[in-house]
Amino acid sequence: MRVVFGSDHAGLEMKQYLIEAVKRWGHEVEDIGAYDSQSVSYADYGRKAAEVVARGEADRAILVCGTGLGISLAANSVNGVRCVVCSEPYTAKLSRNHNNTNALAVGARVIAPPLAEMIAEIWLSEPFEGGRHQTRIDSVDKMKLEG
Ligand SMILES: O=C(CO)[C@H](O)[C@H](O)[C@H](O)COP(=O)(O)O
Repeated sequence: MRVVFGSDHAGLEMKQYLIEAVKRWGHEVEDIGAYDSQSVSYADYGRKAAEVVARGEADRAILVCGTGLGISLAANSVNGVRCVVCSEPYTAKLSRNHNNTNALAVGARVIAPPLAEMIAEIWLSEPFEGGRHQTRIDSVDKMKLEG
């Protein structure tokens, strides 16, 4: 899978940690920044990474900021991107099975790196179940397009 990573300054270290894990699992990785600890807005990086997914240049995005929240809001502003904020594996699994999420956000100030790694591993491996869940996703995607 091709996985694009983005973070703000608060998520920088955890992003590096997750990039190494995702590479070890055999995925192709792209990092769109931030690249240093200078204070920046999560909005720019969440949006940019989500646009990479929306253009089909990556299959998934993994995003990190302090809480995961700001960067997920930015990612969810992009049509075709469904981003979930996760602090535990159950939501990560169900977000794939039922919501077909294509972006995952975690909070570097909320959970420890090994837990974020476990969440990312489950999230990258769980399938979408389709069926009734596809119908529901389609209706949300339509709402987003209609504004
Ligand atoms: O978006 C956030 C809050 O939902 C993130 O936690 C940001 O990383 C955070 O707001 C950055 O805060 P800072 O005080 O500018 O480091």
